Amino acid sequence: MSEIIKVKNLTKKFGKNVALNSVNFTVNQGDFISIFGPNGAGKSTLLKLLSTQIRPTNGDIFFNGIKLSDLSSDFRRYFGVISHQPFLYENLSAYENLKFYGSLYGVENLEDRINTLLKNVELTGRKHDLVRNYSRGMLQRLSIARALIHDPEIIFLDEPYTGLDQHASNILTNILKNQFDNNKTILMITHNLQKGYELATKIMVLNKGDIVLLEEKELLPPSEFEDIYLSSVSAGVR
Ligand SMILES: Nc1ncnc2c1ncn2[C@@H]1O[C@H](COP(=O)(O)OP(=O)(O)OP(=O)(O)O)[C@@H](O)[C@H]1O
Repeated sequence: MSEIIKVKNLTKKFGKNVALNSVNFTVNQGDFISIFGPNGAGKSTLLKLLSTQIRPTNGDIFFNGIKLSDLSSDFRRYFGVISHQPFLYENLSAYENLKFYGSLYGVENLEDRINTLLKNVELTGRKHDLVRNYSRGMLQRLSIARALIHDPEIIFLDEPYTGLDQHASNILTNILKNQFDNNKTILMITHNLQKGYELATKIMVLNKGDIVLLEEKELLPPSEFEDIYLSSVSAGVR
């Protein structure tokens, strides 16, 4: 298995507040890591560091063995980020939004890719509607398609199930299973214990900026996971 991400002594401080406290771990290609932890544990900070939205205070991140600081900005095409922000233009249609993002990334066979993604998120019939007329569920589904337009190798998700309606939730689960089957690497923050455990190959629990658990799911029965998670939640809120 090839090591796609390596994190060494990664630390992020906001003033005196240590959001992430010198963490070390590796991610192999094809891993699906679900990240759990109480509020303020450092989960979003970790994903923002990995997806280069913020810079570390100390420590290093390596992608495919190359230090982040030595990579050109072009490597961002290997990431897809699904978070609370949809990053969509409301005065453009779904098709135009995907065309815009796809062109930015220089996606080949863009028309086919757009059509496939719109089909996967069940928006084909609304392809030419302006996004400002979309319902919340439709927006959520389109933002999933937007994050995947360039077929990223690594997908970062920050609580993607929060606020999703059942339809969008089922679509997201199918898409994540499909991405996993295609050997994509997935790191997902979630408060949904059942969904996160079900989908993952590895489980991470953060607490007060430390990794208190990183284990293969196969080696971690659900009851043991729940015990560790619950004790971190009761001890963890800052
Ligand atoms: N931009 C920021 N400025 C100052 N402090 C921040 C900033 N972002 C995060 N923090 C602090 O860093 C710590 C970790 O926050 P983070 O958002 O990573 O936690 P989290 O585990 O994602 O929590 P939640 O589940 O509530 O989203 C918290 O104490 C938070 O207040």
